[in-house]
Amino acid sequence: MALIRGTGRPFVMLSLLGILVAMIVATLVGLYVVNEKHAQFSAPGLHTEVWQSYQLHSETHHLIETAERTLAGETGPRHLIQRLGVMKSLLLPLQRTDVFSSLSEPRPEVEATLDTLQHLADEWSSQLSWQDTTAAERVAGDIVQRLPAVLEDTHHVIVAANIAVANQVDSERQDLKRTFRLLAWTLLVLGAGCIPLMLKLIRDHHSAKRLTQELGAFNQALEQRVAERTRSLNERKALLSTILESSPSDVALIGANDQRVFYVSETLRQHSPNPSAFQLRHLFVDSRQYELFQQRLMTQKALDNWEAQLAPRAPYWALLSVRHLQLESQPVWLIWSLDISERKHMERELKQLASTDTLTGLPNRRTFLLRSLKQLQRADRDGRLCAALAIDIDLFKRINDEYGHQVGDDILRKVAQQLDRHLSDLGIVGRLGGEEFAALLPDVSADDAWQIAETLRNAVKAIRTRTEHGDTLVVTISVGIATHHAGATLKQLLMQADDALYRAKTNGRDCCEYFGHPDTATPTA
Ligand SMILES: Nc1nc2c(ncn2[C@@H]2O[C@H](COP(=O)(O)OP(=O)(O)OP(=O)(O)O)[C@@H](O)[C@H]2O)c(=O)[nH]1
Repeated sequence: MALIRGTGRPFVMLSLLGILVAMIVATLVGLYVVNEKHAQFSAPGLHTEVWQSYQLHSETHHLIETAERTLAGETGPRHLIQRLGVMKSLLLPLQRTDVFSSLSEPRPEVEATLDTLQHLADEWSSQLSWQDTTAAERVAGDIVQRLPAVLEDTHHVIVAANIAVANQVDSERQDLKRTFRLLAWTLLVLGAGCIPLMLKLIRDHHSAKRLTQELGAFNQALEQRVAERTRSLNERKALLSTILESSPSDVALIGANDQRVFYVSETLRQHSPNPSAFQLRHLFVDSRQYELFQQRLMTQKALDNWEAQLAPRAPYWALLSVRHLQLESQPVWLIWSLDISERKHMERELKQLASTDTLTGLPNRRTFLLRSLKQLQRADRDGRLCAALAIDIDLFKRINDEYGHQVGDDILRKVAQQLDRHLSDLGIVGRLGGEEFAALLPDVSADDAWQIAETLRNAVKAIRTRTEHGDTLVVTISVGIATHHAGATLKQLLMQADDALYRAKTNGRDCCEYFGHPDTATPTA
């Protein structure tokens, strides 16, 4: 609005300037005219025609007197010549002046009188000489005779000069009046022209003032709004900080390229080796894992549930999720980090529980079979030997029946310890269920397997278990041995070992049997 109203302002200012210049010019012209007129009016000889005409009249009279005195012999030609000279000098300006043109109607008698006087003066002057008294008397007589008649006419010259000068002065006064009137009108018109422009300027000034006030009020309102917004933003910022700080997830907002840190949770910062100069790279325990993490972020827009070990000083497992954002026109990573150490621990425990036999601590049936399967595949691939042992505690039911399950459990643990001690380093050993155990031994030949089984059998037999009644129990085991042949399955291998175990049981227990040699059950190494 202010801009629209302000568009006429330069025009108004230019107009005012133009008028001002015109007024100055008009004033200067007026001053010039006044100065010129003043110079004209104060010029020497101005309007002296009246005086000259009086002088002419007076000189004419003097000339007559001088002529009379010459005739009376009181003076000579010298005085006549002087008087005629004076007359001629008075005649000349009166003849040359144009003052008589100012008369309202022509007065030819004036010009005629002046011409007559000029003619007579010239005539008389030509007849006179300084020493010629006779000529002087003759001229004096002529003057006395002819000049008095002209003397009367010089009165007309005086009257005409008076009227003419009065007319001329009046005309000049009128001229000056017209000039001043013109100047006054010019200044008046210019001054009048200024009025609407001044009014417009005053209006504009008032509008500008009002607009300035409105603008001031608007500014104030704006500042108030900005202050409110700032306060609200600060409150939101504080709220956001509280939310972030109390969130179960740690948060970091980091520049994707220059690694500039925009925000980082206090907890996460404290986990960094150098909290005052936080760097994501240093938060990772394994730098290679960080490189991998970064590569994934470069190629993916988002990353979810990335498990990483953080905080080199006190490592813990964290679940990282990342989103790509734009902040200050720069790509940034918004990273959430959730501490999953407890979950990891529980997972490990669950895994342990799921894979281990709780009573003996040995791998359970499922784990044993899984591991054995992999082992057998490796042996098949590499063409290596592999032996399987099926191990069973002899007459275990009787122990349970006679001494109770607790004693039975105790014996199971002790037997398992021996199995672990003698077989774990050689291969895989596990409890298949009840009092049945099995082992898969890679790179073990049939003879070696036999020796191992025998050693184990003796070790178990050496176990002494005291009952609450003070009895000492001795348990024995029977072992079935089978060796792997390329192409055979784990199931087949274990069945073969089981067959051998069955034979050991039927052969009286507390012994080892080898599958495939029913007649020579005990191989001679
Ligand atoms: N204490 C205890 N006994 C178990 C457990 N699992 C199985 N048993 C017992 O183990 C016994 C196995 O008995 P049988 O299969 O008849 O075998 P055995 O008595 O050892 O006889 P042979 O194998 O022929 O020497 C059963 O009485 C089961 O109740 C266990 O975890 N703890």
